[in-house]
Amino acid sequence: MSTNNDSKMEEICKDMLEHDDFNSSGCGDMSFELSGDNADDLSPSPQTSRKKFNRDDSNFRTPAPTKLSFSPPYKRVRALRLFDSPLTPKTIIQNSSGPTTPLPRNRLFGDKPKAVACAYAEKEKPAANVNPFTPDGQLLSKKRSRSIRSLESPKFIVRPPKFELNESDMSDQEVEQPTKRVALQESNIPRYHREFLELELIGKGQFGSVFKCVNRLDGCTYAIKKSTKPVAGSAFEKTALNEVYAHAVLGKHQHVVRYYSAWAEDNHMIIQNEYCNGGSLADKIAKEPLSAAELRRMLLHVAEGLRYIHSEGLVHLDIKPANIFISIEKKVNLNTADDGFEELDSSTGQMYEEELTYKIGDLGHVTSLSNPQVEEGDCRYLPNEILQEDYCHLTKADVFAMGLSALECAGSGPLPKNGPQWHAIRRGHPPLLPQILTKDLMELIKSMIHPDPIKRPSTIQILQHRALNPDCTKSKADLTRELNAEKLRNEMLVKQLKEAAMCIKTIQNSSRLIGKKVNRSVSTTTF
Ligand SMILES: Nc1ncnc2c1ncn2[C@@H]1O[C@H](COP(=O)(O)OP(=O)(O)OP(=O)(O)O)[C@@H](O)[C@H]1O
Ligand SMILES: [Mg+2]
Repeated sequence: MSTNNDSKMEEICKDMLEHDDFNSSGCGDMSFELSGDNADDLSPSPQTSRKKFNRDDSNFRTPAPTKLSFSPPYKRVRALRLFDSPLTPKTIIQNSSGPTTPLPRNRLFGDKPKAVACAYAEKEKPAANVNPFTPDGQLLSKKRSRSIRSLESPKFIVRPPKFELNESDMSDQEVEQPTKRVALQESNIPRYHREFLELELIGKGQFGSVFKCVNRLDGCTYAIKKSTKPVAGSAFEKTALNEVYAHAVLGKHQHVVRYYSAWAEDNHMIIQNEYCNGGSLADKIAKEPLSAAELRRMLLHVAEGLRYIHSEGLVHLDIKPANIFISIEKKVNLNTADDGFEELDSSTGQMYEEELTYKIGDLGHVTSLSNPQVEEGDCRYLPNEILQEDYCHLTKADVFAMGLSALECAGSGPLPKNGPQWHAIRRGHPPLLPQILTKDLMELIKSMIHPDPIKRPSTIQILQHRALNPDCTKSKADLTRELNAEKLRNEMLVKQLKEAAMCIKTIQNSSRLIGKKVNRSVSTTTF
């Protein structure tokens, strides 16, 4: 069966090579990396995951044999992306009929057609990666994995031994990172000690160590994450780059840790991020659980951050208190009513309030919804469906992890990594809490860890939930109290404004009196 199909494939490929359109397509035609006008004709296949395709087989549309012989074949070949993969019709035939001479490859230019690579080299323009999380990158990754899958589909029987892929021609990296153009090893830059003054180690994770550093030039503090192991050229290179790609795309939201730059140094990956001065949520709850009010704030902020990530077509897949960071800002409190939350700043003598902002960090597991490459996050926060490799509702996996994080923040204690308790939680039985949360809040959190992902709320539904909108549930007395406080604050500001105006007037009058004795021209401006 395989031999039959192999010879069929040879025939098709020979037919393609002999065809005028194909042979005469110049190098210009070969630079089609991002153009995919014809790709959809052939193999629109379901979303992929690196582990398993958990999709209905009926969704797999492989080309019908009759379609294989339509003319001209160039269009079809282009749709297969055979030009930019090592499996061109030519190499397939060469591989099948004897020893081959591998095409010269240049890592910096990745898998660009040779002519295009030469054009780049002539202009001395180094190649750049295509971020797989940008719209263009998502399209490219999706189409590349489609064409690779279509090559692997039984219709084409591109299988060993006859069409065996040469390891150097078709590495895992190329299959999984079609957007990668620059090898980390070739972009090592010694920046860390030149540009930053290392202050202290602020955290350590599986991937790397995070240092608090001051930039020598701008004087600002940053969190710099260095991979523990050298990643360039290793299996971890993809993970390291993934985090950089995700940060670069998601780095502009108030509830996602901001990204500044990334580089490779000593073959280690280094990422310069916003420094969150309140540390991680895990460190905070290790001291004491969050109050109900603080829990609400945390849920609002993290749901905002997740809503943004999901709206960009991405999922985090490693939400947990250790990956949520806190930024603390001191805000001067003009409200005179002492509710016990303010503190006195001894240097300024002013009352201030601390405002906490929760931010989602550690984007190492981020993947796109359109072409998911799922690397499971921490098993304590993992929903059952991900363990079963069902990736149909990935955004709800983030919601589940957020629900369990909320329970941990409310004082549930450490969550189980496995065993009967692990399963009980995934059957919808949350762990016991030392504090009583309002019915609404508990209902919301329970819905977030519902065993059925479809029944879990979306981030928008979470944000609109009455438990997180205390304004809707405030009593008339609460609202009157708040109104009076605002009135008082307003009166104080009006008084301060009047005093300032008086002060300016007095200064102007006294300078006019002094100026009378001096014989010089005076220009005045009226506002
Ligand atoms: N931007 C930041 N501001 C403040 N602290 C940070 C920041 N980034 C990381 N940290 C600290 O460093 C720890 C490890 O960081 P991070 O989670 O990014 O590393 P990791 O190696 O990817 O972790 P993991 O084991 O989850 O894969 C965090 O839990 C936190 O305490
Ligand atoms: Mg982490």
